[in-house]
Amino acid sequence: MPRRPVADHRRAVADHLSAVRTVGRVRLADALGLLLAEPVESAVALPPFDNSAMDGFAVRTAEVAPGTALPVSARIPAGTAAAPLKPGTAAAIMTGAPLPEGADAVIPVEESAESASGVVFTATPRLGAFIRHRGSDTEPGRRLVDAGTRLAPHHLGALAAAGIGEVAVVTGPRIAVLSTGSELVPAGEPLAPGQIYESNSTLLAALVRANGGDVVRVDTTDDDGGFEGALDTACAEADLVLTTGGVSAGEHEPVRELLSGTDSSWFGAVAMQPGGPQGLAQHGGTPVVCLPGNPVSVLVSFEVFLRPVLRALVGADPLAPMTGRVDRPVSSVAGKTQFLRGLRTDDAGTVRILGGPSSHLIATAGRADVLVEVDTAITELTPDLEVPLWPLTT
Ligand SMILES: Nc1nc2c(c(=O)[nH]1)N[C@H]1C(S)=C(S)[C@@H](COP(=O)(O)OP(=O)(O)OC[C@H]3O[C@@H](n4cnc5c(N)ncnc54)[C@H](O)[C@@H]3O)O[C@H]1N2
Ligand code: MOO
Repeated sequence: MPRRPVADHRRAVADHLSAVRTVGRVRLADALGLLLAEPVESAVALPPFDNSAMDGFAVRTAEVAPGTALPVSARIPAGTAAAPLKPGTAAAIMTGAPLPEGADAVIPVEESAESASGVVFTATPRLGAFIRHRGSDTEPGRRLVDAGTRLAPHHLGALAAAGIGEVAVVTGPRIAVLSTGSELVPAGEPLAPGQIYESNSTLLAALVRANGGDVVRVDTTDDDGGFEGALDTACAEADLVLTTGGVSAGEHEPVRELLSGTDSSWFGAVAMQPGGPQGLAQHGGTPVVCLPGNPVSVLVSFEVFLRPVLRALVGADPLAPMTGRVDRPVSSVAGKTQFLRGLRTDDAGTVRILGGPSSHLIATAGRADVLVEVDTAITELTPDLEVPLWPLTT
């Protein structure tokens, strides 16, 4: 089978992930900084009732004459229901308290003098003075915040005021990371002959988190059993499962053995290095992306195929494109897009290549700050050629 071009596999991965769930409901108090997935309309009028803007007296303006006392027939604190205003009286009212029916203005306490015989006002109020009308802030059905808004404190304030307790936000898809390999040992244990420290799941989980994904499960299984059970669990818990290892041509390839040949799966070679062997499958209705086991292959595969899709799914901006030039000639393989690891040595984009092309060189990759993309047609990359750089960044 011919090798699949990198661009074709990028599209295939994007298609494979297109149905991955990225909307969830969170409590409003937890929504700060998140992207609103659906517009929110108010279910209520704000204010919900006519109320006083001042501590003072609710009156009928026609009944107010400066110097003449009106009896005080009621005292209305905020948080109570008000009875209608008795004709020929005033009602003491606090800020935010409901305006009694019949009142058409509020006179601030500073413009009054209250005694046992009633309240005398120093001025005649304007009709409607200091009344905050029902619906003057928002009406039922009016849009409060648009979908796509990155929720800031003032948005949360507006939503809380309208009694919204929960919102639909763009959430990182739940992603499970599953590494395979009988040689793998967790950090902290001594290495027996033939064993190496497991690093892919740490690398991949960090890449997922750095790009807005929610890592819900990290697991490692050996090559000779356990993978299917672990995959079942991962697929039940996650919206997307990423596996590493077990996809090439050896005698212990649990990922390929279980998933290739299943409905809509694709396993094959992409024309790139590192990251040649790749697989895409569905298991229990959950998409699975199968990356090769070599750690630098995992890094490159994520950067090239998954980072752009994941960022788009969670509404994050794509990384800004960069270019640069190598500081000395370096050879590349014809027919494969090569991703070398490099370190920028100046602001002009000059890059020193670190280590060789091999995909086991993860310690060397840890000192790099870019991947250097070398096109399939280039066999000798020289400093005069400007090439794409892929930043290795959070
Ligand atoms: N006959 C062939 N052999 C290989 C081919 C091929 O086409 N024909 N492809 C090579 C390439 S390229 C790659 S990449 C690897 C991919 O193989 P697998 O995906 O099956 O990965 P493994 O064999 O399980 O592991 C490869 C390598 O990576 C190390 N590894 C695996 N998992 C981890 C981990 N979680 N943490 C750290 N290191 C890990 C593993 O020890 C191996 O050294 O196949 C080539 N072979
Ligand atoms: O293509 Mo493999 O992923 O080089 O090491």
